[in-house]
Amino acid sequence: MPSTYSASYEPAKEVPSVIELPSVAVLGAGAIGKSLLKGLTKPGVAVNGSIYATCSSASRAAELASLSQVTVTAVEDHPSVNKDAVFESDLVVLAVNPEGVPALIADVSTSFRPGALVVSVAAGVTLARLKKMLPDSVTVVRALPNMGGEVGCGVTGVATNDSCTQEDLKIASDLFGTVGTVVVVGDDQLDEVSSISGSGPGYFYFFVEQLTATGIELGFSPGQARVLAEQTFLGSAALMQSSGQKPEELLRYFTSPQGTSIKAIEQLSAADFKKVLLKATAASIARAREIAAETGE
Ligand SMILES: NC(=O)C1=CN([C@@H]2O[C@H](COP(=O)(O)OP(=O)(O)OC[C@H]3O[C@@H](n4cnc5c(N)ncnc54)[C@H](O)[C@@H]3O)[C@@H](O)[C@H]2O)C=CC1
Ligand SMILES: O=C(O)[C@@H]1CCC=N1
Repeated sequence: MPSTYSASYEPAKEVPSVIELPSVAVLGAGAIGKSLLKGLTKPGVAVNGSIYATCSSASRAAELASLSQVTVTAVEDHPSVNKDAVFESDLVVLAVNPEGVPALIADVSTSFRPGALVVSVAAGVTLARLKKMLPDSVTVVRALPNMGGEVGCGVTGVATNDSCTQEDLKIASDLFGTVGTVVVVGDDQLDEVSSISGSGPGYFYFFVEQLTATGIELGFSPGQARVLAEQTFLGSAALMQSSGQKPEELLRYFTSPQGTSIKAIEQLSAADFKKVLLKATAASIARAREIAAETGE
């Protein structure tokens, strides 16, 4: 990756008023695809041309029909819709599940506009593999977003390869900048990004669920335990954001040496919580490597 690329990219600060993007096709409007469509149709985002979205079923297309400015079509209704959308677009987002990527690219490969930018969000499908499957006339970027994008608070790792220009990186960064913050990483780091921020929302919900279950064991009703746990996590995240302080600073500030919290934190530390997280992320990374093998790395 050229050394001139910044380590992180924050379009919200660098582009004060309008993020401009070219005509776009989101192939596979599931959870991630829909969050990107919400970003693309926000005020302050100008797409110079059409926004196409495709999905498998007519029922999913009906669910997305209320997205203004977006033409959503199901493969079930129009089998050629992926090809048609690609033909009309300068930016193509591959947002189907990893195992569907090879067949999708095979289906649309003759329809790309020369110079089109293809962005894949598929976990585990490597840039090298994508490049091999795609025609030489297009450029490919790989990204690993997360579900925070649904509420405009996502974080996405973006990686390019040698054939990408600064302009390609800017377009990809602006695309994910519509739904949150972007971190530019090496193309060998995306499985690790996936294990931290891609899967991170799952870890968070797991912690909330576990603290709720603990509250129930301590004698609270399920409703009470849920409010106590959920509101605690929401309040703590909001405080970290509004104060701008680091988690370790907040931890020190709110954990008095003679108090109760420190006793609980000592137990978490003694259980080697970091080791647990290392094992969890290692398992996520291993699965991404398996997906790479399954999709023909
Ligand atoms: N969900 C997450 O938190 C993250 C997901 N990803 C990646 O994003 C991709 C999508 O994930 P999700 O949105 O969670 O999955 P999803 O299952 O919600 O969405 C995939 C969508 O693609 C549609 N689809 C399948 N084949 C199609 C075809 N040939 N043409 C058009 N549409 C087709 C499906 O009907 C479905 O609606 C995956 O590759 C995943 O690895 C990456 C980072 C985070
Ligand atoms: O669970 C998954 O496979 C996707 C990719 C990263 C987060 N969610």
